Amino acid sequence: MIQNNSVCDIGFIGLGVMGKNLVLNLADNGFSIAAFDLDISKVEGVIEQDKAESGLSTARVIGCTSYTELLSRLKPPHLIVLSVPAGAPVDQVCENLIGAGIQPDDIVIDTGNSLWVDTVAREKKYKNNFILFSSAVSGGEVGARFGPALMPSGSPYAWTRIKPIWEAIAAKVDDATGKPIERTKPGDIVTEGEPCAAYIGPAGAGHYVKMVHNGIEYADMQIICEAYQMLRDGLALSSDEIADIFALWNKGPLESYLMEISVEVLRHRVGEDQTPLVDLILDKAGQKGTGLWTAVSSLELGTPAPTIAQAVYARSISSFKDLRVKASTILSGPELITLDKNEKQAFIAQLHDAIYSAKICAYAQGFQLMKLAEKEHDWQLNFASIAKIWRAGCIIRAAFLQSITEAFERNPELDNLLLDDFFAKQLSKHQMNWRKSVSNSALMGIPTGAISSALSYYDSIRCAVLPANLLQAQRDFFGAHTFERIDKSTGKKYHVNWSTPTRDMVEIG
Ligand SMILES: NC(=O)C1=CN([C@@H]2O[C@H](COP(=O)(O)OP(=O)(O)OC[C@H]3O[C@@H](n4cnc5c(N)ncnc54)[C@H](OP(=O)(O)O)[C@@H]3O)[C@@H](O)[C@H]2O)C=CC1
Ligand SMILES: O=C(CO)[C@H](O)[C@H](O)COP(=O)(O)O
Repeated sequence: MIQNNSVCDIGFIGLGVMGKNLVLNLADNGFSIAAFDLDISKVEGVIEQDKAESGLSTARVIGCTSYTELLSRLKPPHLIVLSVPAGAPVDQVCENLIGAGIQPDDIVIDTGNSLWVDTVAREKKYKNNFILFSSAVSGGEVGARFGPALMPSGSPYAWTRIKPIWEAIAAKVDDATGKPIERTKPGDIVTEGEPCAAYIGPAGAGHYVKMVHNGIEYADMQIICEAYQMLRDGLALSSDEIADIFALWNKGPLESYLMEISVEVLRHRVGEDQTPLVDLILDKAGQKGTGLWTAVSSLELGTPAPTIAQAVYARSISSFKDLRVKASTILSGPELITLDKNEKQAFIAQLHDAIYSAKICAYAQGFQLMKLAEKEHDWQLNFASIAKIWRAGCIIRAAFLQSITEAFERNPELDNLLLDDFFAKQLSKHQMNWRKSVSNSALMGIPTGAISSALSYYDSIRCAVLPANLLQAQRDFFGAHTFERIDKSTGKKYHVNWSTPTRDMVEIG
């Protein structure tokens, strides 16, 4: 129990959705906290909640009203955790800590969704003032409270100090089965199992991996939303009927946190007439940027992540509500198709296989992107370990991540998840239903950008000869961009003098 003049283990800045819950999680695990927020009512709120949950008369959290007070409440060298919005707020807090006298051997952990290049720059910028360490967090407010997935990166020295704390508060899994060890009550702690917290690499690597996690999260959510629209608009099912189908799917290979919460959302009713809430929510999606950053990074590195990019586009197109409403009165679609009972059952079974297959492709894209980034930035990422820490705590947690863990344990150098024997067989088994489901959506005029793009991705990856031969010839025709030939040595470049009548070919260089 903390007395008012005691020193604390950890300083915590930013007591919003994530911060408040991380503080309570740290307190449950025996760490004393000095907490600060710009809004004093948030500091008072966390102290009250802590007292109420712990049943102790004195809070395990001390409230601070300034950065100077926060530093004075900590054991040196100070350990300070930030949970503030990405971008300028992180630098504002860092500058305020410098003003308050932070020391070069103090450690500041940024747990927000910072852009990974900002983290790399900040580690350098503040190196004479303090050690900037980053640890992306996933799990939303419940994860933060009862066990998030943590993606730490930066100074190995700082990690030795942070590791026991992170391993205590992280979600835990049974390593053999990959099943989460549930913790849902304040005061409960889990000491057994494998913690979902593993050192990722140098500064920036952890935030990069979290960014890709969020890109996959966007794709996974969009795939589920497309299935919802197929069932709502294609089969005219109610929210409860769709919830029943999702609940059934959640017992098989599609078992995941996102599927589970979708069932809960679809069943939730409000108001006197008990309308399903989902029917009252405006269909305009928000986004804070991490999915977009993932898509941009895939374009910059030249590695395809079309399902992730489609998920970002789907959010963008949803935001054009007025345009869509107008277009719906101008642009025609196909006639309504009515299915009989058996056809409906087949439609649902095909959709199940389509979303499972699309999901595999989205994860394959995300992991391949991380592999390319690893090479580009000279990191040493452990993909089995990344899959392991995503098995619990985080938003994309799913039974399926155990299979991904096993794939990378079988072959740590796997170029693409689709080439793993287990996943190749899964796709081979489900592909015909996937194809039928994509054609159902096209014939019914229901947009399934993520599910369809994943099928194109699959077909492109397994296509030994793509039409890029014609594309290369087009480029050479208008811009003398040259091409290679399959009947000549690799690396030799050729150009045709397209504008001359003889169209003679020359070897370049
Ligand atoms: N919500 C989620 O599900 C997840 C969020 N994240 C990331 O975690 C971080 C925190 O998110 P979340 O808790 O949702 O955000 P909130 O907006 O709920 O909380 C942010 C907190 O930071 C404080 N803050 C804002 N600007 C400053 C500043 N310049 N100086 C000091 N404090 C400041 C806010 O103070 P004030 O009281 O004045 O508003 C607020 O208490 C973000 O980077 C987010 O992207 C990561 C994983 C999941
Ligand atoms: O990091 C997260 C979960 O992992 C956050 O919830 C994030 O805000 C989600 O992104 P967006 O707001 O763009 O949907």
